[in-house]
Amino acid sequence: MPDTAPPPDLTVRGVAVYKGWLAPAAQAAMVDDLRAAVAAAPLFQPETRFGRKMSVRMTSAGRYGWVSDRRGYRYDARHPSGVAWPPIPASVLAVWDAITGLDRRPDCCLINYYAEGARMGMHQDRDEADFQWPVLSISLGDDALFRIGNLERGGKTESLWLTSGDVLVMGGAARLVHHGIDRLRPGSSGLLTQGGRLNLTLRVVD
Ligand SMILES: O=C(O)CCC(=O)C(=O)O
Ligand SMILES: [Fe+2]
Repeated sequence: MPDTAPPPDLTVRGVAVYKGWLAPAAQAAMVDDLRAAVAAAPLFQPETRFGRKMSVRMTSAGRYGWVSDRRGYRYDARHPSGVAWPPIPASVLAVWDAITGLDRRPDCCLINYYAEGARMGMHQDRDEADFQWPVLSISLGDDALFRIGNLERGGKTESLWLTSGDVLVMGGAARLVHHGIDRLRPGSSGLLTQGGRLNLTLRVVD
C-alpha cells in the first residue's frame, strides 16, 4: 500500500487492524446502505462442492460476487437468482480509499451475515487474480473472534476479538494468511435490529 496509508492501531502477523475506524453513526449509515443492497441481491446460504451448507449467509455487491455451489466456488457476475449484483455503496468504498490510498478500487464487496452460531473455517482468500491488492474487511454488529494462522496450513494461531466498526487489512506479506471466525459474542452489539454480525470484505478480483 502507498505510504499515505494511516498507521494501524495494531498489527497481528502482518494483518493491520484499525480499531473502531467507523464511529457509531457511520456504522448505522453503512447498515442502511447494505440493507438496500441486500434487498436487491438477497442473502443466500452457499453450499460447498461437497454439498455441505455453510453456516454464514452471504451476498455481494460490485461487478463480481463470490458464490459457492456443487460446481465449486468462484467469482460470478450474477447472483444465484440471475440478477446482477448491486453497486458497492459509496460509504463502503470511502473506507477503502481512506485506508488503502490506492487508485484501484475493489470490484467485489462480499457481504457475510453471521447469525448466532455461525462461523467460518480457516481459509485463505486466494480466488483473486493479483495478490498485490489487499483485502480489506469491515466488521459491523456483534463481536467476533477472528483467528489468524500462517501462510501455510496449520501451525500456531493467534486470535483477536473484532468489534463493530473495526477495519482490518490483509495485504503485502500477510495477503495470503489463513484466517477464520471461530464464534460470535451474541448480543454484544445493538447495531443490527435482528442481531448477529455483518462482515464486508473488499476485493480486487481481476
Ligand atoms: O467475517 C470475517 O471477519 C472474515 C470473513 C472472511 O474471511 C471472508 O469472507 O473471506
Ligand atoms: Fe477470508
